[in-house]
Amino acid sequence: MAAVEANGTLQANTKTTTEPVRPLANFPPSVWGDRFLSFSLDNTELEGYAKAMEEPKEEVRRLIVNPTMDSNKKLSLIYSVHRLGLTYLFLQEIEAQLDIIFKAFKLQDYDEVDLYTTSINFQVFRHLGHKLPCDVFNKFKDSSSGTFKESITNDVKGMLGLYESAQLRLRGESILDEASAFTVTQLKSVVNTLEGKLAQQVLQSLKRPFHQGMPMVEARFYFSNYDEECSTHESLVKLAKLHFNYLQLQQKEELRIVSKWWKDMRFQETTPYIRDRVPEIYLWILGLYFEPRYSLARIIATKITLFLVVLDDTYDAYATIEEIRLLTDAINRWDISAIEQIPEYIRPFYKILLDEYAELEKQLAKEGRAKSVIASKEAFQDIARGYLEEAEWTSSGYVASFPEYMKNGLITSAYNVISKSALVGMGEMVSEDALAWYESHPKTLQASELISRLQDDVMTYQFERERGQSATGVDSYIKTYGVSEKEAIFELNKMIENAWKDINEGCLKPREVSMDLLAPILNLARMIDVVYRYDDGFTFPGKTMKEYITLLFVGSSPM
Ligand SMILES: CC(C)=CCC/C(C)=C/CC/C(C)=C/COP(=O)(O)OP(=O)(O)O
Ligand SMILES: [Mg+2]
Ligand SMILES: [Mg+2]
Ligand SMILES: [Mg+2]
Repeated sequence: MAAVEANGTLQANTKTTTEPVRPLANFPPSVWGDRFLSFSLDNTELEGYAKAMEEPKEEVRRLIVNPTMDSNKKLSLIYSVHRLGLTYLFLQEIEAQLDIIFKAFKLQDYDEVDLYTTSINFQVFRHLGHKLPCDVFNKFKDSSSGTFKESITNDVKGMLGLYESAQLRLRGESILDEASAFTVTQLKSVVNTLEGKLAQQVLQSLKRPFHQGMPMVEARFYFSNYDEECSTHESLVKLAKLHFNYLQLQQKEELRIVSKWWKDMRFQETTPYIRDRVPEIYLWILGLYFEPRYSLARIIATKITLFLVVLDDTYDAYATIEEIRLLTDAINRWDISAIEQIPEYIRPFYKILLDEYAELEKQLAKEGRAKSVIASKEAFQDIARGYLEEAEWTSSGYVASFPEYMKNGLITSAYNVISKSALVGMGEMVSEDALAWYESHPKTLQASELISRLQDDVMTYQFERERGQSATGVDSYIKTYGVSEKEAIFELNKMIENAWKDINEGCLKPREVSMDLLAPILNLARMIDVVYRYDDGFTFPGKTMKEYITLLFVGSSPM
């Protein structure tokens, strides 16, 4: 009597049942081991930093509201506050000051203002939601040739400011499209002649502009590379140091908690074929929001995103198509009795998944906000269906048309489920309206999904193609439009650039929801740049992610 395997294929009733062929990836192991488990939080030290912050915080607040300070100097102070990640401590004061200065804006006021100051003002207004017109840069173009004036190329600080300003551009702001290309070329041509901090500043911005960076890390870079600007105000330097030390302790404790949870869940034993990337996923979620009040939210979102890694690697790098069909059906049923129908190796994952969500739903129900957990769970079921669709395409050798691929690809970008999971622990600001806005699949979220999907594809399609994984956006684009691989990648990168403009637009006032609810979406797009600008930085996390994890969690010396 032949034994019917869980995956439905008939096996001869022999002593050794033959294992099905699996698309194993042999992912590189974790570079971190258990090092983050040994941290122990000293609450007295944490409270000590919080207490010590009070005085310099009041001093910086006084500076921000100081009515006698010249508006350009005030904008420059607010710029440093913002780049140091301190805006959230002074949001009301900063917004009040910017409203006053922005209301008084007249284009001719900028006639005599230099490029550097103009770019600082432009960045502050755009980052904080005011659409300062890009016309403020017109005077730096040569009216006859229509190109940027040669004379500004010697002003490296000005060029750097124009480069950072260009990252905030919207669709239709062609002067900033030109400025982006112009400043990259110019800055690359001079960077090796620069010295000291200006060289550091240009090198870092060319590696990754501030706007596409990870706020927590960008704040550390700004503190090191712009110490001259920061030390204009002693209290700002003092506050920034204490703030970093406070956050570092809190984040190392969070990383310990999620690392211990992961180890206790024994995923590395039950599903050894997956990427073991706990610090990397925690860094990813930290990128969404680093404010102390989101500590619980980070722990919840990290756990759910780790579930996604198990799911994605199971579908892409281990399960047979029959097993994937059974697991997807079980996830859709979301009932522990379905555990009988899925293969042995994935049953622990399934039980932990259901238990974790049940616990979350119970906890949030106490605050009357279980709906955010349901939204996350439904998005999780949605992505399992999306991953199944890809697996069916792979197993039948079908290459979807690009529109068909993208319809499914926005789902498999995982940014819908991650952004909704990020809401779960954010507290009462996640109102019914806020959740309804997320459920309406807004343009800003779609743009972040597109960036995730397409930038990942552009950077991972070769490695995935080698393993016979489903056709990616690159393959679909080539097939649908009959172009070369190079042209397809060029077009996909243009779509990514336009998606960034949609995100920039979505963050300008009047906003559909508060910036607190937009920030996770903006920062998810930023984390794609951090992980995938140069390579597949998640599967092979030895460069940027390793550098950032070391900077934030390994360097133990307080500032
Ligand atoms: C798609 C994407 C960048 C998602 C980012 C959000 C996120 C951390 C999802 C969890 C699963 C994962 C790490 C996918 C990226 O790797 P992959 O290249 O194996 O993803 P793929 O199988 O969807 O191509
Ligand atoms: Mg994958
Ligand atoms: Mg996948
Ligand atoms: Mg991929």
